[in-house]
Amino acid sequence: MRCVALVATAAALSAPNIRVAEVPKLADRIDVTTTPSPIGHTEAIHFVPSGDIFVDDDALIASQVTATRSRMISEDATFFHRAGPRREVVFEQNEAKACIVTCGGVCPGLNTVVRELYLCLAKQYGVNTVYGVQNGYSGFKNWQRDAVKMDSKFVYEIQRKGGTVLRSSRGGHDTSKICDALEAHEVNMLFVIGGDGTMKGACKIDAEMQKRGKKCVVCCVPKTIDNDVPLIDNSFGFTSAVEAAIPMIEAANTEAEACPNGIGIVKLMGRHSGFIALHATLASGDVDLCLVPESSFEIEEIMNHLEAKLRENNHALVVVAEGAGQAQMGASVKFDASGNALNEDVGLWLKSVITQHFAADRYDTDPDFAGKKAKCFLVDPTYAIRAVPANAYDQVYCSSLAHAAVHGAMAGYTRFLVGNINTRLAMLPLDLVVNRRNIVAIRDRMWTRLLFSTGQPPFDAVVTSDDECDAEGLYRSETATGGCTVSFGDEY
Ligand SMILES: Nc1ncnc2c1ncn2[C@@H]1O[C@H](COP(=O)(O)OP(=O)(O)OP(=O)(O)O)[C@@H](O)[C@H]1O
Ligand SMILES: O=P(O)(O)OC[C@H]1O[C@](O)(CO)[C@@H](O)[C@@H]1O
Ligand SMILES: [Mg+2]
Repeated sequence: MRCVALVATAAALSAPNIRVAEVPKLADRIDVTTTPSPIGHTEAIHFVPSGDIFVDDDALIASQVTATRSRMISEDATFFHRAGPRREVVFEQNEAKACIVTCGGVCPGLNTVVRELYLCLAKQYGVNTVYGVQNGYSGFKNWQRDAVKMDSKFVYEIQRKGGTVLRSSRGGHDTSKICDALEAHEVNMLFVIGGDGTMKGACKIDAEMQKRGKKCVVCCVPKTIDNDVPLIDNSFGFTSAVEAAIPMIEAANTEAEACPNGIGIVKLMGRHSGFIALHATLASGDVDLCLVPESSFEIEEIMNHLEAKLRENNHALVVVAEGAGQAQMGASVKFDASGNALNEDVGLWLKSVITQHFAADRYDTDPDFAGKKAKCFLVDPTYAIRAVPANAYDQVYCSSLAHAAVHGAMAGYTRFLVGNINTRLAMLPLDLVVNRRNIVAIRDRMWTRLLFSTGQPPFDAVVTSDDECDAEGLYRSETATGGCTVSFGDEY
């Protein structure tokens, strides 16, 4: 199994049973010489650290932090490389040439990551050449037009803006052309900021640069408001998107409250995973029904629940993730330029079935409904929740992620992504994450709290934590959710 091949038993380490998710290093592929890190030693460096800020190569973070007296952490855990500056780096100051690209849909914090990558490269390591390639992977096809040499002015105050100053795109990945451009401009550090598709593309670039025998590292800062990147605590932009969803929920609730038997419906992004809907529902506390792609549901049960809420409160509030209800709608599968499945509009569909249901004759004679027809108010903010600037939490997280990526790149790590594992910054092998997706666990304690909050019936899970589990006990194998593997995080 893929996971087993990647997670080497660390025989060289003193504890015989620990599994380390090894991140490849350039030194494993080609001859590289190391040099002391310039941090704290170079005139170009503004920052002079006090004490030892360096992290040893054998510093690890455990995937598990819970244990019992009879079963200790190392028996269940996979260990990840701890991110941070290394004492030795593999790029001389004048040799290093970096390139940054943003791909896929936008996400709060993209500009912060771009800015912090630049600042760490230029100010901490004295890297003089940092290119920004505009328009996603497609930009590599037209370097003269799309590549910009970044400087302090370019990144000035960009963290305050939503979107990406480098612009982004879907589709258009051509590994060979991208590598030709990197080679032609002597780029030896590529930083890609993007989601699952972007990371698959990054793996191909890394493989091609290795095949060409090039000294080039490929590092990813994973991006998605959907929070479906497996293993890491959360992806940047997620909490900002949840926060932006709250006023939308309040608006729908206000409309619903202001008329007899009003039903507010809020459709939130979440192509395959319902984390935004789940967290926004819990954060709001006003929601009566939350539907996510991971949960099945029966229309009849939904209507019974909404009817009870209307009788009780005169209004009801629904939050639905865009990927929910696709099976019930009989949606046909279409794809975008990057091969992502496009969802049918579950918001419009729900509005129509709920309106139809409460238009039935029997409600005309019902004392709770007579003369007070139910009315639906659909709020579909679409891009409004992801086009916002990063919130305070994401600003800080983005900064940490960007610096972790640069430190790893300077030390010669490649084919990796950065993320928090149990609140500590880690480097993870890309191969452990691509083709996997994190999903909402419908039977965990968090979902249980949602059930108490909304009072909705406990529908079955589409994919459950009892489904196939691989030898590591950590990941699920192929599922019906778009051919991707899913992983269930620790309950919290
Ligand atoms: N299997 C793949 N191999 C190589 N490149 C890919 C692959 N899948 C997607 N890409 C490329 O990655 C880029 C981004 O992909 P995509 O549009 O799916 O966004 P993403 O990174 O998955 O983010 P989002 O979460 O917004 O979907 C596109 O340029 C696309 O061509
Ligand atoms: O309209 P676009 O740009 O394809 O993006 C839509 C998708 O982006 C996502 O937020 C993922 O980033 C999905 O939830 C959503 O389906
Ligand atoms: Mg994608």
